Amino acid sequence: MHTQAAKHALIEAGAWVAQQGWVPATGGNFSIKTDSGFVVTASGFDKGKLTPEQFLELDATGTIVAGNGKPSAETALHLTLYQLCADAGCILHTHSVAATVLSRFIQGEQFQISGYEMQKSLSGIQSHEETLSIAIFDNDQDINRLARRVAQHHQTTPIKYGVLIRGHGLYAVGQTVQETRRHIEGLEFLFACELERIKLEGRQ
Ligand SMILES: CSCCC(=O)C(=O)COP(=O)(O)O
Ligand SMILES: [Zn+2]
Repeated sequence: MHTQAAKHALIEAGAWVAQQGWVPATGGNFSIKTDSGFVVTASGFDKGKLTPEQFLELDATGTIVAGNGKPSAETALHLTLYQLCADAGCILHTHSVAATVLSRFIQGEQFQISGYEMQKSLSGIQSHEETLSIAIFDNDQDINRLARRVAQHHQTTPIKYGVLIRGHGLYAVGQTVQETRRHIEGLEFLFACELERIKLEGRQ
């Protein structure tokens, strides 16, 4: 995708994500792959009210080639996910209450669910009987170290749809901005269902 079109698609995605309440208080960051690398949000801005000046352009190695200010503090995770997932074209990172709470409540390293029709909102899932797994990584203020753990995990269990960072949020991945938005919306629906179920049943 061309750089200017990528910025506009991310501005629109940011407004939508903010409307859902999934990027409070400057949380979250977004990127889209371009012909020469990727475009990522600058650090510290309200992701629901982005302007074209609040993006940086990086090459495929993560070197800044255009733009002002600091790239997202979590740029290394975007870069690593693009390097790992050849099909990834857009990454949207959100801080929803459901993703934050559920990733803390689940003690294991995977969020696993089955039985929900809405699993089919994720590309490639054909039935509610399939098991959907999203890896959960412990949060780390050292983003390079966190990115290395994600890369290591991907060697044995390829990442599909995204990853959860415990007590932090969701990194959703898709081939296009439309697909990534659908993955976020589908996953958030499933997170909300699981939280409700846990509250009712009182167990995992
Ligand atoms: C206030 S949110 C803490 C940082 C964070 O997790 C995030 O997603 C936003 O960081 P950025 O540098 O991309 O603005
Ligand atoms: Zn974050």
